[in-house]
Amino acid sequence: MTECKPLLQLNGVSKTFADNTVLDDLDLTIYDGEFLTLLGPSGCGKTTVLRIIAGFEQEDQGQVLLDQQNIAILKAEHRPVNTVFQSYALFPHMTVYDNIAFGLIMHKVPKAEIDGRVMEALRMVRLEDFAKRKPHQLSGGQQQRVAIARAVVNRPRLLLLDESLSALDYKLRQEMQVELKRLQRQLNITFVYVTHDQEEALSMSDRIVVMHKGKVQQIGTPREIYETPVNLFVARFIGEINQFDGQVTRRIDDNHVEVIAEGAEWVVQTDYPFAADDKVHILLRPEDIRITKPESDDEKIHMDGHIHECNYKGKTMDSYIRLSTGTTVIASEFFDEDDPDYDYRLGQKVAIEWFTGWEVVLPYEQSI
Ligand SMILES: Nc1ncnc2c1ncn2[C@@H]1O[C@H](COP(=O)(O)OP(=O)(O)OP(=O)(O)O)[C@@H](O)[C@H]1O
Repeated sequence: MTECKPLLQLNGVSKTFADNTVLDDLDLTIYDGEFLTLLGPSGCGKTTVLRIIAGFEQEDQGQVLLDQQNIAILKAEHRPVNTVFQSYALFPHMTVYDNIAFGLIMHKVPKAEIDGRVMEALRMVRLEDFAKRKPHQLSGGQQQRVAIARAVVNRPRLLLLDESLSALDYKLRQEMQVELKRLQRQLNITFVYVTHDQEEALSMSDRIVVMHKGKVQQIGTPREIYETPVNLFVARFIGEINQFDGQVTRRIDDNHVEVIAEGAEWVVQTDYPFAADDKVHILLRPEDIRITKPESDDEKIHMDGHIHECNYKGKTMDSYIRLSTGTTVIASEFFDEDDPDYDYRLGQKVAIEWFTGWEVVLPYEQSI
């Protein structure tokens, strides 16, 4: 992301279909040149946001501003926005070249300019040698690149991509994630990408907007979203997480509180102004937990249990530890076959530990 100038703003946007409130007073600023991802479970309203930005759907309340100007009256075809759909929607009877040229012809771009722009778009998506092919003669990934070329050739200010990689197989999807990010940087066009795949969001985005039930839950960089989720929904939606419920016994200083959880006293780090008796959730990522021998170590929080299940994941070994309190904890460690300690046996007595400060402490939520 090169600069932080707002390109598009949604201010208090709401949308209801029949009696189903799909977007609820949504605020969102999209900055010029950024790769922004809307992430959330199916039905949370991601596509509706895209459709309102593109002008295919009208908001019931709120405003959509482009360069600070309300664009409610601008029809879809007059907005500087292009959309790449999951289905690609290429014209099957036209060549790749003609598919890409189509938008330019529709926009009455001078003939002399069209060839140069189509070839430039083809080069960008590395399909120069495929100009004469029809869509059915291309792989899924190549068709996806044609769809992107067809969108970027119009030089939109904003490119909307709706689950554009979800039809591809895992390997191709990973390759295309790298390609898309490269293209976005090269073109310096603002991308708004919709997905329900958290890995995809983490690897491609400058910022992620986590949505749930028509509301924004958190906006932040992938690292912020992963390491400091603001609520249980975000914490659970992005990756795996261990959750302990506890109660504050006293505040130690501005950044630390003492908590009773799992029948033990813990000192946890938090900036949140918790007071004595507040109920809290303490969250830890599996990779922040270490499995050790059942001996205590003063620097770290330490709990005893036994290995309940082990899942070999190639790069990591994911172990499920049943604590003596009955709670199950998942720990993910890099697999090192030369290290004899990795050969945990089911039922083996172990302890888990982590450093104070690695945990996220959130206010207790009644129902989630
Ligand atoms: N034109 C419509 N008429 C009625 N309901 C609609 C319409 N468009 C969307 N919805 C409903 O709005 C809700 C949100 O849909 P939307 O497509 O925005 O979600 P999404 O987060 O993109 O989901 P997915 O990941 O499954 O595509 C869903 O319950 C959907 O059924």
